[in-house]
Amino acid sequence: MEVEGTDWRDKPNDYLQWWLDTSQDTCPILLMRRMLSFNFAAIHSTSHTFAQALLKLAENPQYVQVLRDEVEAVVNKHGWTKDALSEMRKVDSFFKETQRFEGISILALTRIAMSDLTLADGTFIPQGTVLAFPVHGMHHDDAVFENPNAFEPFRFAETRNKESNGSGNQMTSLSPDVLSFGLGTHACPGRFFAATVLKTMMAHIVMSYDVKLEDDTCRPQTLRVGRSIVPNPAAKVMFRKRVQ
Ligand code: HEM
Repeated sequence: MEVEGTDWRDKPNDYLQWWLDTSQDTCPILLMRRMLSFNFAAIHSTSHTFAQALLKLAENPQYVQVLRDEVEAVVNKHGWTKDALSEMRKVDSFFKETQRFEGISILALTRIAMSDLTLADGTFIPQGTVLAFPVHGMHHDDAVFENPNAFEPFRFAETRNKESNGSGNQMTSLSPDVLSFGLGTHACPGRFFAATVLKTMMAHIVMSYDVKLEDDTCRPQTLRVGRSIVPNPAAKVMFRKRVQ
């Protein structure tokens, strides 16, 4: 940038370049820390969510054709476009339900009380207290979800079909009931990108392959590592090129 100024041919359009363009402080150590924390937020979250959804699909191969029918219909209408992805309500719901059923963490919305706080019910929270929401438990609360311990991949699509604008229950919508992407000011800013990547990958897979668990085995149990929920790395999914 010292040589080329603010614009040049083949200038990268990426996160590092945004920082270089907008930040006063271009110290390499600071930039490296920002890149690493951003990578940490973006990569395992997306890959774990995809692995969980793929395992759910392999465990329930009867849903492959349902998803394929939807993808085929919207891609015939819109091509492989953003509009097509927006209309993939079942694919979207499949991920939202995967996140509800087996998210990436048992806790979320970790916050520190910046000052003493008394809640409406009288609970006193001293300054400096670390707080978090037990999202996994909340996502399995039968006061909020019907049949919460069943994986019902199209439950959010069905709810959306009953809504007037159909947007309240899409994967990227935030609500106190589904906290997979957090809530409030610090809710995940990468969720739209993540949803686009995840839905595109799933759409490609169902259009190209049949999937099932290895030799009809049971899926190895999901792991708990501290507060994290981790897809079991021993799980294997078999792919067979789709017969047209
Ligand atoms: C399925 C994938 C993802 C999941 C489940 C996820 C989940 C979350 C959650 C739960 C939070 C905390 C929200 C809160 O405390 O209220 C968060 C924050 C964040 N996520 Fe994501 N995330 C995903 C993908 C991504 C991607 C792809 C990016 C970047 C491209 C990203 C960037 C961030 C950043 C920068 C924050 C911090 C926001 C802040 O503190 O203001 N995430 N994410």
